[in-house]
Order: sequence, then C-alpha cells, then structure tokens
Amino acid sequence: MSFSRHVFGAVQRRAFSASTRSNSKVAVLGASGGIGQPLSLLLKLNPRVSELALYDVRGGPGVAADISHINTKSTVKGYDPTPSGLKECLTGAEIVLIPAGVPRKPGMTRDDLFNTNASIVRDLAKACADAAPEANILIISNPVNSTVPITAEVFKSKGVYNPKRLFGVTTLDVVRASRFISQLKGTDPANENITVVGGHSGATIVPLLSQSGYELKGDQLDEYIHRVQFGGDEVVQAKGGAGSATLSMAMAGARFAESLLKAAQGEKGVIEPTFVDSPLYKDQGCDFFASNVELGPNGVEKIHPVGKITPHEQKLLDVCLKDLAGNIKKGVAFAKENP
Ligand SMILES: NC(=O)C1=CN([C@@H]2O[C@H](COP(=O)(O)OP(=O)(O)OC[C@H]3O[C@@H](n4cnc5c(N)ncnc54)[C@H](O)[C@@H]3O)[C@@H](O)[C@H]2O)C=CC1
Ligand SMILES: O=C([O-])CC(=O)C(=O)O
Repeated sequence: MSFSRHVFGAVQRRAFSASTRSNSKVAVLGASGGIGQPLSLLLKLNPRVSELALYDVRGGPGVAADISHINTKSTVKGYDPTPSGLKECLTGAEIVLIPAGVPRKPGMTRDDLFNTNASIVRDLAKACADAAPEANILIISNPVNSTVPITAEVFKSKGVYNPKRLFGVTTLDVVRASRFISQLKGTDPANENITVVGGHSGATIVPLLSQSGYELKGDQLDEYIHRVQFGGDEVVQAKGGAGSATLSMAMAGARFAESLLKAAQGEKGVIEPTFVDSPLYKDQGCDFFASNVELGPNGVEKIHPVGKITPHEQKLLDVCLKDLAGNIKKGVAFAKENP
C-alpha cells in the first residue's frame, strides 16, 4: 500500500499497528518551516519511524512539543541552534531531510535562491558529515540541481562521501506529473506513475509520458509538459508572495523517506525517482541526474537508465542536460571556493 494511502487510512482508523520494524531515527533540518512542519507531522504518523529529531534556527522545540502529543509510538525531540543542538539532533540518524532555506516569491527562479540557500545547505551538510556521515541525506532546499552537488563536495572534503546515500528529492515532480495526467484522462491519480527525469527546475524537469502508454498531441502535450515543468510556479503565483509549495512537498518528502525506510527494512523492488550521483550523463557534464532509482539497505541499489523515449522527449532531454550541467558546475564551484 502506498504511504499516502497508508497515512490517511491510518488516521481515520486510528490504526497504527503496522507490523513493521521500527527503530529508525529521522531528523528534519528546517523543521518549523512551511515544509518542515507538515513533513514532521507525516513522519510522526509513520510507524516505521521510532525517533523524530526536529531542528530549526527558530522554533524546533515548539513544533516538537506540539507533534509529540500525537498518539503514535515514536519519540519526538526539538533542537535549538546551540553548539550541541544540531550535533545531538543528527547523531544516530538513519535519514536526514533538509528543507531549510528560503522559498521563492513570484518572479524568481529557483536559481535566484542560490545566494541564500547555498551557504545554509553547505553548513548543514558539514554538520551532517561530522555527526551522521552514514545517514541518508535528502536535500529538499532549492535549487536542488546545485544544493545536491554542494552537499557532495562538503562530504568529499571531509572524506566521508558515499554517493549511494545522497538524494535530491524530486518526488514532487512525479507526484504532479501523475496528478496532472489523471486530470486529463479521468483516471485515479494514485494508480499513475509518470516517469520524470533530469533535474528539479523548469526545463531540467523532463516528463516521459510516452513510457506510460499515454499519448497527448500538439498543444495538449505542450501544455502538459509545461505544467509539469512549471508546476512549482503555479503554486508560487497562487500564494502571491507567501512562499512556494509546502503541503504537497511535505507529502512527497514523506513518501520518499517512507520508501527509503521500506528498502532499509528489507523490502525489495522499491523504486523512486531521485536526483543522485549518476553515471548516465557524466560525459555531458552532468555528474548528477534524476531517474528512477531502486533503493536498498545501502541507499542507492540500482540507477535505471532513461530508457526508450520519443524524438520530442530527446529534444527536451538535450535542453535539460545543458541547463543541468551549468547548475551542477555552479554548485561545485561554490563549495570549492567557499569551503
Ligand atoms: N525539492 C522540492 O521539490 C521543493 C523544494 N522546496 C524548497 O524547500 C525550501 C524550504 O521551503 P519552505 O519550507 O517553504 O520555506 P520556509 O521559509 O517556510 O521554511 C524554511 C525553514 O528553514 C529554516 N532555516 C533557515 N536557515 C536554517 C538553518 N541554517 N538551519 C536550520 N533551519 C534553517 C527557517 O527558520 C524556516 O523555518 C526552499 O528552498 C524551497 O524552495 C520547496 C518545494 C519543493
Ligand atoms: O517552485 C518552487 O520554488 C518550489 C519547488 O521546488 C516546487 O514546488 O517544485
């Protein structure tokens, strides 16, 4: 059963008696933000999580106190930015989710967040490398195309980089692509799983509709692709300056964490799209690329290639690779020049 179905079914039935092994500590850095709060809530509802560690530069303990009253078994602790707070939060974590940083306002691209978020992610990555070098690190903070390479560079500089344990969270792109096609085709979105590859911004987001067996033509295809690539902008516009997607992102982040926990706890064939250190397009300057990835107890188990695509999708991919190479290069350069 999918995590979202599990969670919402579980809430209704007060049924948190899943027979899953549950000894996993999960940390959220940026836990009192727009994403951090609902993400922490969903993690508290997940019976696979035994310990929830919530850190933020402000408000971590308050969010933790609130969530800790929910009658599920996991323990919850909040941490302030004291010298030992972040270290304690991270120590022993199996998964660290990072939604810390500023969101977009209308008129901005994700890359416009680079100047603020690059150093936030770099500093949190340093703390992770020191206190939780073997954890799965899930980067949500934008621009993901650059913040993931920054994190890799930090881990490399500390001699603890494991490419199988670093993930850019691109789940929301697949969630959107699946929802949007279901709206056009009148199907149940929970049964849709559209492959989306590339990166996580504008033209670097490449939905591969042809692989789902659906066919859209002309303007309808163009509009569908545009909606998937710029779904984030739709939310930014609608919120009118109050931020970007938070609730759908929390669901997507919780789904990805659930998949990693399932795989760590022995379930086979768990596949999620994610932006990882990937061999697929290294020869085109893209050391990182999002495609379907099979997860296992060691993190990345198998990176699936893009597979058979149409000439139109190949053109989208060509544009993606060019933009993506620049985003990755920018992240790597930042980390090297600003250690
Ligand atoms: N990967 C994806 O698909 C998506 C990524 N995002 C990104 O997620 C990030 C967070 O978005 P929101 O939650 O809406 O923003 P927000 O502003 O509501 O929350 C961010 C939180 O991070 C905290 N924070 C800032 N610096 C910190 C630090 N050094 N250590 C710990 N916490 C720190 C803030 O205090 C705040 O509570 C943004 O960069 C946004 O662009 C948003 C949606 C989807
Ligand atoms: O659009 C944004 O800035 C936030 C984001 O990454 C998304 O919603 O996909």
